[in-house]
Amino acid sequence: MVRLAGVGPDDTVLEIGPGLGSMTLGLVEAAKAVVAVEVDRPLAAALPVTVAARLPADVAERLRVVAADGLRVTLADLPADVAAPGVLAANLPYNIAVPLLLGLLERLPSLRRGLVMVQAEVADRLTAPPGSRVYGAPSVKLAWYAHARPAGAVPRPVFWPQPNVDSGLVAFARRPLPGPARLRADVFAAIDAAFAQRRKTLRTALAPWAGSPAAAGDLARAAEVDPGARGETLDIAAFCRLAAARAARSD
Ligand SMILES: C[S@+](CC[C@H](N)C(=O)[O-])C[C@H]1O[C@@H](n2cnc3c(N)ncnc32)[C@H](O)[C@@H]1O
Repeated sequence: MVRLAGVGPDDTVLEIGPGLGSMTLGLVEAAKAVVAVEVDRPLAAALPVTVAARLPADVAERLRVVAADGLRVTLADLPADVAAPGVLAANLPYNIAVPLLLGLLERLPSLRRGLVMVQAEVADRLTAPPGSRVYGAPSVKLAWYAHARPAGAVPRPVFWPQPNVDSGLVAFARRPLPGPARLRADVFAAIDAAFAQRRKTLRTALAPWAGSPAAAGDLARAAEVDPGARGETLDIAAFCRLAAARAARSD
């Protein structure tokens, strides 16, 4: 995974949930610096000891461990003596993988690219294109921040003990925002509304967000979107146009 992430000697890498450090060791060997954020304090305390025992001192010193919750961590929590991380490389805690990834992209603008391992179904969802059966709120919200692509399947037998789910890798590269940053919350609210009733037309599904079915229809037309279409056919640019139309209406 370290090789696949393309981590090199110029990179400061963020690892969330290093656990016992199996991946951290490879990252520390390859990167300029590794910032490992671990919520479990005993694991966080043990990690520098593990790394110091296995790697030469001049390599081990590239590691910084932060005992914190990856769901909340901000730049202010990270060590100031290494560059802000530009690469995320992590086997994400599976139950919180989507909010973790989206939250990190929102709070840490220094992250330019990354490779994360998640449950296979989540990898499919995060990288699905519009119109796909598994395209949903995670796919289109991730598209707000980044281009994402599937980067490989990781079947359960490669792990010991064997988990009861398959895993998948998702590679991402940050892209210019598809709309004004101030509209992000409203774009995401439109996405949540559209996918809360994914089989309904936008006129119906967006009604709670727009105020009424008629208002949803008007906003869709102003955004050059068919009010009779379903949210699952819209890309991130279309959701941005919807939020911009709503903002223009309230101005
Ligand atoms: C599935 S991850 C993988 C562990 C390790 N990176 C590996 O590949 O074997 C589990 C790790 O994430 C940590 N973790 C869980 N939730 C976290 C959070 N919100 N922030 C940071 N670490 C978290 C757990 O304590 C555990 O060490």
